[in-house]
Amino acid sequence: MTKLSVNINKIATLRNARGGNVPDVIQAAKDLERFGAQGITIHPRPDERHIRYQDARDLKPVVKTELNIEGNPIDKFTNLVLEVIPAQVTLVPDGPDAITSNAGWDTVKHRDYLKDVIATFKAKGIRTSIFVDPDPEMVAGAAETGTDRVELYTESYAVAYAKGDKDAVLPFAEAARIAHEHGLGVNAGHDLSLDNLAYFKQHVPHLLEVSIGHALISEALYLGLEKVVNMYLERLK
Ligand SMILES: CC(=O)[C@@H](O)[C@H](O)COP(=O)(O)O
Ligand SMILES: NCC(=O)COP(=O)(O)O
Repeated sequence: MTKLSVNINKIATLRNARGGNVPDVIQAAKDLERFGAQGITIHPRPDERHIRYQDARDLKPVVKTELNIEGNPIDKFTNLVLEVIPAQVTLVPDGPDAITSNAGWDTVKHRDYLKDVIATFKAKGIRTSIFVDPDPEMVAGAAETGTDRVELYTESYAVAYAKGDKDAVLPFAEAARIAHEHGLGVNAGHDLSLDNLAYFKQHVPHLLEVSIGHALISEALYLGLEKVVNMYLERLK
């Protein structure tokens, strides 16, 4: 079974636009679980432009499925994760000024660093995952760090699929097989959507979890607009 973990960063982006608490990120997490989400993902960044560090603290007692915290393990992030103790931490090598995650780890170059970070989190009982491109060397390198899982960085698949290049899924299928052979669990995420998810799931084996935010929240807006406009019109009668 592949679990759906909903990334709620974009709900926080909307909240932060007005400085108040609408939409309520914590209530949204509770409701997403009620609607069937099997996990809640957040990716706090140092500038806290969407999810804030305090959101992570507030979500911990509320999330009843699995809380997954993603980010670059700078000291501030590592301390937060060790305080909150989520079910899973996903290490992503994004720079402080990155608009969004834009690369997987070089698990060969950063093997010793990742080993230390992974050991720190695992000592606290937190499941670990490393964000990697679908590159056999990077997946094999991840296995050397002691991580429990890898998260395959799916942007290249999403971009190619939108242009009709379905073969773009093949490196992901191979990377998942290699990860499984090395005893690693397989997660995936970034730009997965209603359009491209089913094909990915059909062709990539051993997929334990997908984390989806940007497209899911955008689709929810579009799919909800008609209903809400009509509710407003009702009130104006
Ligand atoms: C690792 C990854 O791909 C996601 O965590 C993504 O970066 C979400 O963050 P944004 O919502 O800021 O793009
Ligand atoms: N790990 C990927 C994630 O949490 C969501 O990425 P996206 O769907 O917002 O691109």
